[in-house]
Amino acid sequence: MLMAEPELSPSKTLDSINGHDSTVEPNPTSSQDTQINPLNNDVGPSGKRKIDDGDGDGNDGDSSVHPLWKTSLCSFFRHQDGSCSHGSACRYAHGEEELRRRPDNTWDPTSERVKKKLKSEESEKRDVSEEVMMTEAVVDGDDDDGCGSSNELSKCLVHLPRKWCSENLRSFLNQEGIPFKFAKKKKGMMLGFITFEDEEQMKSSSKELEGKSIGNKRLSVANVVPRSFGKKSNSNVASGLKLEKENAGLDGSSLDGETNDDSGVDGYVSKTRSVRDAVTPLAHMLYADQLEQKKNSLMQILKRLTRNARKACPTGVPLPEWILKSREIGGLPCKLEGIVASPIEKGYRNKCEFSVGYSLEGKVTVGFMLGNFREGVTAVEEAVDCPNVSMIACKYAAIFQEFLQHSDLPVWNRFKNTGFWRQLTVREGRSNGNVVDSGTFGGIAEVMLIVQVCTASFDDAQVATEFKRLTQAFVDGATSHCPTLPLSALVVQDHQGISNVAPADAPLRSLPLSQTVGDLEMDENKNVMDVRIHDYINNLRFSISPTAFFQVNTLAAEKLYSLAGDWACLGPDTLLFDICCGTGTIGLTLAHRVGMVIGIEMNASAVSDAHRNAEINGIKNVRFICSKAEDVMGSLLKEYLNVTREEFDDPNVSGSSNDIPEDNACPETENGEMPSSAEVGNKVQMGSTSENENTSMQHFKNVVAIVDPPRAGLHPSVIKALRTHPRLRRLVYISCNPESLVANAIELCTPSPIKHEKGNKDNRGWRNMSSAGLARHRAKSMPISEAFQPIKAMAVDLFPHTPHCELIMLLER
Ligand SMILES: C[S@@+](CC[C@H](N)C(=O)[O-])C[C@H]1O[C@@H](n2cnc3c(N)ncnc32)[C@H](O)[C@@H]1O
Repeated sequence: MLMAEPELSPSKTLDSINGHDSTVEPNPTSSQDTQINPLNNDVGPSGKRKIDDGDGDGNDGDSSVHPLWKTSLCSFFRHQDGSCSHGSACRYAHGEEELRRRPDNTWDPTSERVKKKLKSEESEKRDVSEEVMMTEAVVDGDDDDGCGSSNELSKCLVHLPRKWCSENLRSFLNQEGIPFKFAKKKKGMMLGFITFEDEEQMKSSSKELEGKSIGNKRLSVANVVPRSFGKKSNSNVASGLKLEKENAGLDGSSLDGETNDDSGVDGYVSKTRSVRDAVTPLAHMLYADQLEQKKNSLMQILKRLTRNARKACPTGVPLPEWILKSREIGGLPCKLEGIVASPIEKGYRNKCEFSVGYSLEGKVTVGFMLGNFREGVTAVEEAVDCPNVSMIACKYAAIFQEFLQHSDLPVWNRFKNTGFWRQLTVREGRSNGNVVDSGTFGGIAEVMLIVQVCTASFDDAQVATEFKRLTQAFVDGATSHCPTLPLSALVVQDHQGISNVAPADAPLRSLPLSQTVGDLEMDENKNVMDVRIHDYINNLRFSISPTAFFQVNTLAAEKLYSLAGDWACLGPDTLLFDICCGTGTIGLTLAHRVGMVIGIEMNASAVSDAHRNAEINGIKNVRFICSKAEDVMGSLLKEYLNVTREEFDDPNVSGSSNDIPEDNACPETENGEMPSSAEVGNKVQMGSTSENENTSMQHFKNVVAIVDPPRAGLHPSVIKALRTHPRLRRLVYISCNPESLVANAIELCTPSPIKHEKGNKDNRGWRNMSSAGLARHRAKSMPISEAFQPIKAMAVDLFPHTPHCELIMLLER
């Protein structure tokens, strides 16, 4: 319950008025105000705003106005559907537009403008701290734009707009009257490289450029330190560069010492983070503390759902019960019931993608990048001491790295998009059994290696020879290990794109392994379509093709899926939609508890795996659809739940809402177990894997969706389809990105208005909106429909030692 509003009285103090909100949520503004000025009787003006003095700071320059008038946001207004009983007489600002600067020239720290500024400062800080780990050739003699000259006469410009290309950089330099010889900039990066005619020009131009503003960024100039990466004749290798951390000395003093590459590297390396820090930043903490930290940070993110749904709740519509009750649980939308620990903490990843590049020491390395390429970090370091990587994966990375030291083909250069060797992915499959006593490699029985290359512009014969040597290197490496490392398949993926994330249809080919490795006899000419590894979830065998998604921590995923099934309240009369189903893991592990599963997945090979997985496990009541969920969700719901709202409410229509227990309780047998679909006999019409079967779905009383989308969350059309279909009463949302879960839940849970107001939709500024802001915006145009309510949430830790965590939330209506 909200406390009664305070009386509007000029004698109220700022404290007491802010106190009117104390039951809503703690208001950081309040305490701040108290410290600034415990303003007592004087409330300032009589409630009328004065005319703005036009300086854009929101202050009206009127000395009769109290200095703190409207300098803080009214939290009552903020949390109460944009209304405050003090109306225009309230001394607190009703919205950002009314907000004035404080006497000390600062803004309310809770305001959007302060938050935005902090955010951009933070990202700038991050950019600067990572700006110097470029270990690839960026300015060398073989550039076709003629950018070939001495590295001693080159500088690196940091904080350039990411969307600029070389042409933009050159125009900018010309416009500013800054002389240069060559300039090179790659779209997507914040770095650019300039080469000058001579030292004098470099000195004066660097001075001019240092600190220059472009937009809200200030340029900084860094040194480019030439390095000789070994004695290889390969031009890519020989011309590798490294940038020094400090800015170019404005007095030119650093120019002399720049060629001393050792001092530059050592000084820098000691300042930079290790690969362990980059990949597993929580590894220094006890696992129990990691879990606590994750839980706390998830709570903060979850509170955004309450705040945003409250903000988006239409005027005149009462706040839903869950928002009112959120005050009792610290602002959470529902209880976060805890965090499930991963059953395995070390070497849990069954899939590791190792980049190929140069280490800070200039060595060709197979490992992990120390940061983000867009921010100028390309240094790759070996996966030393990364507790999430398995021993087998490290061994294969080492074998590949050793092979690359002697390869005639160059490693991929991210800056120039040239080279051959790009990435090694190690995928592991386990045998079915307890991992603790499952043999030498912790139950890992199969390994698939996927080497990503870019064959464009390389000679076929040379490529074929290199592949043969590569195969031999892996086989020798595996068999010379004691005990022999499992190796089931070697696949090459050909990809020309800028980043290593290849499209699903990037060509794959299987390289025949010439001899038996481990327990597996390899087929000499295996078709890539038949290449797979296997893993087990809940005793079901899953066949996984090279590019299909499979959770990286199988044992923790097992817990996640079981929880999802329990929360979904399944029974033989349940129709389960498994949205973004991958290889069918969720639907297939729950198929025995429902009448029918419909899986939807856009990756064709994952769908073909799902069909195969149904077959090898003898599961018949499933249907998998290969499509983007946004393209089929609406029509599938119509097809399977083809009832009108009136029919739905009609007690005579089977499958109507009247069949759903009042309290939405899970159907259970007397002993607390679900009846199996077999027990229900003919009541449930079993589906099949045929895509064309037109099954009458009126039998399914209980319709549930379990969604498990990628990081970006569900497409708006999917959310709309789920929200507006009245038969879907229960939704279990599994997410690897709690921010997108919150954004999607805002749309699913914000109440509809009584009726939509006509008028133009103001979509301006959506690019700069947060995901939650955008979701609020979208919620406004959602067709009128019953909102879901968040019922409970739980975290499942699939990613020990990293900040990531899966979050599962039950929504009902
Ligand atoms: C987080 S994975 C979950 C997969 C599966 N539920 C599991 O746990 O193994 C997300 C899956 O969604 C698929 N996907 C991504 N966007 C999609 C879309 N628009 N429609 C359908 N599937 C999509 C991906 O290919 C991927 O398999």
